[in-house]
Amino acid sequence: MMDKALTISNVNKDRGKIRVLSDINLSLSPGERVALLGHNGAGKSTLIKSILGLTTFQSGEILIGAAKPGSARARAATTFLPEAVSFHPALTGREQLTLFARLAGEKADVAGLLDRVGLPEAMDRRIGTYSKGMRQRLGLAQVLLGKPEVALLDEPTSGLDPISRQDLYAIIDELAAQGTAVLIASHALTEVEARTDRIAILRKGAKVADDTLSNLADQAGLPIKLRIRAAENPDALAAQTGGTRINGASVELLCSPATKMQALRQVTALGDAVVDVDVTPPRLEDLYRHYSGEAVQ
Ligand SMILES: Nc1ncnc2c1ncn2[C@@H]1O[C@H](COP(=O)(O)OP(=O)(O)OP(=O)(O)O)[C@@H](O)[C@H]1O
Repeated sequence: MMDKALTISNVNKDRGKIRVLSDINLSLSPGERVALLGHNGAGKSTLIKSILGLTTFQSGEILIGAAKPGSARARAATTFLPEAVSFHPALTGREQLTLFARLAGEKADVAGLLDRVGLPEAMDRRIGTYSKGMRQRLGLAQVLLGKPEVALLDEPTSGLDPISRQDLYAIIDELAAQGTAVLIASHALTEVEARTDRIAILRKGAKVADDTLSNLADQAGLPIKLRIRAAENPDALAAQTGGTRINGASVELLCSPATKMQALRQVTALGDAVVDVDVTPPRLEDLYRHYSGEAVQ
């Protein structure tokens, strides 16, 4: 058995005179959930298309297990959910999924899958009558057909309501638990922060980060924020602690992981002058700003 479900090695791709993927290395183990982040135009979709064999690249290698992109073996092992899924509007959800299952040579429990993605009542309605979120759910049912080794999801939660987003990540967790490697291209930082194992960031076609959230935070050396609420006088508290008053009641102090406990002791020593304290480690949004080197769009 291959130990990597997906291996991308030194991939370069040019579009005309522009290098849109530059020496990309990225690998996913079975069951790993990896977020692929980057500004508009950073190269996320191009990388996904390269993995799918829908576009060629100048140099480097991509392997799905041991198979080349676009080969019958790679196509059987890979599933893809595009950002804007489109289906035949005249078919019902059940008919469309049955058709996909036949094409894939799968004996699938179509009704069970549609139930799983929250379309039990709509499965016998024409897809033309579905909302965007319902079409996205149907796309997910397609992703769940068979047992893909690699799932590529491009902005999977766009157009979904908050509960549907939770459902989607629960399904992604199930896919990962059955051994599927899941690559999720997304701009939804808060979601992927909580629901992926590793974060890869592209910037202008180059990979600028690829690690767990906590390792990226350590490497970036970004400060931890202590937000303390004053009992009465936030200005006095700011002067005493060297912090910055951020609203009518609270003061913010910055510290490093190494000085966090010392800072907390300093706050505790202030006694009744402080009524509350929140400790906030760097969030993915802060790390994203740091690694992508530009303001978040
Ligand atoms: N069909 C195309 N022809 C020419 N250039 C293209 C084409 N598709 C993408 N590009 C260029 O390739 C670069 C990478 O685009 P890509 O769509 O991969 O970015 P992305 O990270 O997926 O962006 P977004 O977040 O907006 O979806 C951009 O400079 C884009 O203009």
